Amino acid sequence: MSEAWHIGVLGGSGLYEGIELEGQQQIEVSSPFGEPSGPVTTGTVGGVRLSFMARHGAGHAKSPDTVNYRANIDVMKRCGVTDLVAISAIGSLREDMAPTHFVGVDQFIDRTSGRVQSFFSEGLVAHVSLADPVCPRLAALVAGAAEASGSTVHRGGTYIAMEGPQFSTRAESRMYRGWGGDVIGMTGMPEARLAREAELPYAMIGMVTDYDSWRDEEAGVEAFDILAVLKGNADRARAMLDELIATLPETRAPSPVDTALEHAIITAPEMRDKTLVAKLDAIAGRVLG
Ligand SMILES: CSC[C@H]1O[C@H](OP(=O)(O)O)[C@H](O)[C@@H]1O
Ligand SMILES: Nc1ncnc2[nH]cnc12
Repeated sequence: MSEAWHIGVLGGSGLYEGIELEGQQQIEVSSPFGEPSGPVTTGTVGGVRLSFMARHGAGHAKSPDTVNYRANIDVMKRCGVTDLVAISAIGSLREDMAPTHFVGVDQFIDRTSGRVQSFFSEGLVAHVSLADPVCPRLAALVAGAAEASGSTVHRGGTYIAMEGPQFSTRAESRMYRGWGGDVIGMTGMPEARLAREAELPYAMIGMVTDYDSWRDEEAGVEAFDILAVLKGNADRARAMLDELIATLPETRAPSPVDTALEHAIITAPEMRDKTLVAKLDAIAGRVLG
C-alpha cells in the first residue's frame, strides 16, 4: 500500500527554523515521554506535508545530553510523520570532508553514555535491527536534493556520536579516525536508534563545520569557529529541504523500516506492562493493538 509522504525534520545547531510552509501552524504536542525540545511547525509545500522541530529548542537552550530524544521522536510520530530527516552540524575526521560540505551519514559508532537509549524496557522488551540505521531510500533522496541545490555532498560516512558537551581531546579525535570514523557529533545517538524503534525511516545529513582536533598543525575546534560556518550551512540546508520536497516521488511506497517492530517485541502478551504499553500508543500501537 502506498501513502502520502509526511517529512519530519529535526533541525540541529544553527537550523532553528525550517522552510516556508503553506498553511503554517505552530503546534505544541505533548508526549508521555516528557517535554519535547519545543513546538512543531507544520504545513505543506506543493501538497507535501512537512513538520519541523528545532532539536535544541528555542534559543538553543538544550544541550546534547538534555535533549529529550524520546519525546521528540514520539511527537514526530504523533504528528503522522512518515520519514525523518535529521540535520546536524558535524566535525570532520577526514581531509576530503571539508567545512561547508554535506555528508549523508550511513553508520554510527555510539560513544554516548547515560542517555535513555530505548522506548522499551522491563515489561515490554523489543530488539529491533540496527545494522543499517539509515534508510537508504530517504538518504538517497536527501543527498540528491543537497547536490541539486548546489552543495558538495559525500554519500556515506560513519558518525561518531560522542557524549560532549566538551569537544574531543586530540588523542580521542585521532583514535576515532583510527576506528574508521568519518565525522563526529553529539546528537545522532540515541536519535537514530529511537527512530528505528518508532518505525520511522531516518536519514542524517551532516553539515561539516570544522576539522575537530586531529590536525597537529592546527588549534583544536572551538564553538566560535563552528558558529561562523553555521549560518551559511543553514541557508543551504533550507535549499536542500525545498529541493527534497520538490523531488519526492508522487506516492510513498512502503519502506522496510515501516514494519521494523514486526518481530522485535519478545515479551509474552500476558507479561506485558500495561502502563508502558499505553505510553507506546504512538510508537508501537501498530503492533501492540
Ligand atoms: C554548536 S557545535 C556542537 C553541537 O552541534 C551539533 O549539534 P546538532 O547535531 O544538533 O547539529 C553537535 O552534535 C553538538 O550538539
Ligand atoms: N568537532 C565536533 N565535535 C562534536 N560535535 C560537533 N559538531 C560540530 N562539530 C563538532
